[in-house]
Amino acid sequence: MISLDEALARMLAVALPLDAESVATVDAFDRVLAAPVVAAIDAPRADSSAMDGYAVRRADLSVMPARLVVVGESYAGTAAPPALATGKAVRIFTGAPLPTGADHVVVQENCDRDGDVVTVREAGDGNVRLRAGDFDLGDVLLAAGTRLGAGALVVAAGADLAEVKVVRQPCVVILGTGDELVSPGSARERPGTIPESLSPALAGLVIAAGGKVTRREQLADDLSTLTAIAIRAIEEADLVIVTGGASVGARDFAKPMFGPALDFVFNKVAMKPGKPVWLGRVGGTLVLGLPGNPSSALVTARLFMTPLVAGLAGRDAAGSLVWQTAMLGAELPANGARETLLRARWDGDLLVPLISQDSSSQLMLASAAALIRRPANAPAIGAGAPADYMPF
Ligand SMILES: Nc1nc2c(c(=O)[nH]1)N[C@H]1C(S)=C(S)[C@@H](COP(=O)(O)OP(=O)(O)OC[C@H]3O[C@@H](n4cnc5c(N)ncnc54)[C@H](O)[C@@H]3O)O[C@H]1N2
Ligand code: MOO
Repeated sequence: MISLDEALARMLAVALPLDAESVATVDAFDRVLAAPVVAAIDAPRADSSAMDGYAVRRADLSVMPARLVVVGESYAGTAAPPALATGKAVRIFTGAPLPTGADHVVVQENCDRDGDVVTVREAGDGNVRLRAGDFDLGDVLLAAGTRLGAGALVVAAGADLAEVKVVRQPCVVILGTGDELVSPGSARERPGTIPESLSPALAGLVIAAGGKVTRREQLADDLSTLTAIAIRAIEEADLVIVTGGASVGARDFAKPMFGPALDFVFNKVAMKPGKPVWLGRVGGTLVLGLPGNPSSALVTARLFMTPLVAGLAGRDAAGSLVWQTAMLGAELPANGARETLLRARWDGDLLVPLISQDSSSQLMLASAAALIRRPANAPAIGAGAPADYMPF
């Protein structure tokens, strides 16, 4: 069995951005650029006003108050008015183009208007935004690899791009295996069954990591059916997530269902919980097998699935796998031979392991906020000692 670090390194080595596609800029929120964004226009497109007021020649304000004749108007969206002669002013509004010759905008609060004449009491600031003061046509505004958060998306749209080239979102199929599993809400009427509790959460995590869930199925442990489903999943997905059936039970078919073409990236990891986790490929499709025990499934999803989806989507896969250090709020017993990830909660800024570390627990998952990392054979440590953790 390989170590957790080795398994994470192997996962990161295949968590590489998918190919590029063009999408409408309006639909590109949170996508990752596959090519730089280059400005198609200047911003601002012309010398323009930063305030509502009067465009003037600064030289005309040398003696105050200054009386100027208003010869026109300029609104945002209109063409620039004719050139401004000495002694004249143009009524202007925020974002509107300045007439040639004007180099100053007096805010209207500093002016008195009487018919065609405006009297300027105080010059104030210039209030002029120069053409291309924000960016120039042809400037590279965003590098490939940039995630289009709100700010970056404003830049792409402001650059006058109808479409942007982004990394394709991974298509993810989630397959839950187990004869005992039924949809939430129907277990109470069917003895021997339990609610299938993993796939809704896994689907949410996939979407949050930048993936697209294209199919989610709940499957009985029948190898011939599973094989047919696996073939279809491999054809349509970039990544297939299989839960359950990862162990050595007589009906554990998660690996056999993919047939002899399944090529392992790793198979089992020396960690607790989550030892049966595995990652492989069939042709160009990745397949990640998560153990069925709910706590094991979410711990391995946190460590392997989320970064893998993020990496395929062009995001920083390794960025979510950084271990941090915090002080323990309780003592920890000596650890066994498998590296252990304790589900923990915060008590102020202290980390406290949850009461149950059973890998089948569902309830504990609701309060798990961090994973404490305990190396194999680590000795007991007391409250107040530092521990490595990762947000969960
Ligand atoms: N002889 C051995 N037995 C087991 C080993 C082993 O090494 N030798 N490993 C154990 C470990 S560790 C784990 S973890 C589990 C993993 O088992 P599987 O991945 O094969 O999972 P299942 O057997 O299918 O299910 C385990 C458990 O989880 C429940 N489950 C499964 N899927 C779901 C779901 N989608 N929603 C809710 N609950 C689910 C299932 O009913 C079982 O109770 O194997 C140990 N055994
Ligand atoms: O490795 Mo398992 O997840 O402990 O029950």
